[in-house]
Amino acid sequence: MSIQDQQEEKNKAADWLQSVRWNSATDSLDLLDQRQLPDEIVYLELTTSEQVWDAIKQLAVRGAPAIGIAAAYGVYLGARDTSGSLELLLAETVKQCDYLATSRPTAVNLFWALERMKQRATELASAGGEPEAMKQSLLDEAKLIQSEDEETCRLIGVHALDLFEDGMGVLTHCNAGGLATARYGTALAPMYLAQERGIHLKVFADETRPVLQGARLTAFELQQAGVDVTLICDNMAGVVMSKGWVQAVIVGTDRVAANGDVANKIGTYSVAVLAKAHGIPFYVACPMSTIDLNTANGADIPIEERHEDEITQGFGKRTAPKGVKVFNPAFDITPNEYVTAIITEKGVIRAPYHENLKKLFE
Ligand SMILES: CSC[C@H]1O[C@H](OP(=O)(O)O)[C@H](O)[C@@H]1O
Repeated sequence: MSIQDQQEEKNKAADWLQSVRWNSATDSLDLLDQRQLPDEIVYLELTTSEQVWDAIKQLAVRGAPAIGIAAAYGVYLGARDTSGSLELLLAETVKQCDYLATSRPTAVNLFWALERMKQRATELASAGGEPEAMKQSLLDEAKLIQSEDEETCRLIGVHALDLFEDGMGVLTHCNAGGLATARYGTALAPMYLAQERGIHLKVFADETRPVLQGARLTAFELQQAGVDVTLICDNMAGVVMSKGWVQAVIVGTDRVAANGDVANKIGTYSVAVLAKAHGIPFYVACPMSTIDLNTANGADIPIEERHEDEITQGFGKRTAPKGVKVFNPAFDITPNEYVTAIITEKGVIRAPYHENLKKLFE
């Protein structure tokens, strides 16, 4: 059975909540609508790249790796109805990649996945053959990106768990769990592995305003898995640290610059400063596909700004006066000096980051 068929079998038999799964019966993308969590588990059946673009933009699917996986399937959905030569199919595939790249600007996994689909399409077109075979190979590549991410996240969990001890308090921000990836997550991966190995971690999950990925998604995921999780408001991170309840912080990331500066959900920088003030290690967990050596430092990472309604009337309830000025950046930059270590599928990377991140790819 091919890797892709194994992935399909795994998808069908999945005993975990998958953010994205290919449905070969309907030849469409089943995408968990994360906007409905934790109340409802609703899968959207997507058949066009426009639907995938919109799902990424509206945060129906979110989290750097999950965005890349969904976009890779979106490329296939957008190119599969192309008729004519291999050259025409390649041109349409590239066009679909460029279109999906406009959905969100910060998570580098989106661009990494789309670049990989472009490269695969170019290889296939150069190799010749039938256009229909090339389309199937594009779908197979998207499935491979998804199956590889699952193993990558598991390895991140293995390396991260070496940093934690039984009984430790661990604070996390936003959601870098199974819902943000193919499975396991990045920051949450060690928590799942700890659970499997009988290691008790006491997790503090920041609710993560304004879209509440921590409350709606991380608390939900960890509670479902039986992990000891306490939900706190973002402004409580300092007090739980001051009480000695937190021995480590671990977060995900949407892009790591070449010098180790980290873009992550808004509020991460504040948590990193608090952790440093309390002498608490601040770990960042990510796949190598989130490390962007082409971006020199954090100042060069584009930060998405989102609609004011997320702050003034989140979840439909107005909580601020109409017309008030709003600043709603979805991410912030944590300078590398606040980052104790970056945990990847290849192991734990420490400063000097410029040198050690480069070595990772050699
Ligand atoms: C494992 S990537 C998770 C990363 O993505 C989140 O952002 P969003 O929910 O807006 O996609 C957040 O920054 C998480 O750390």
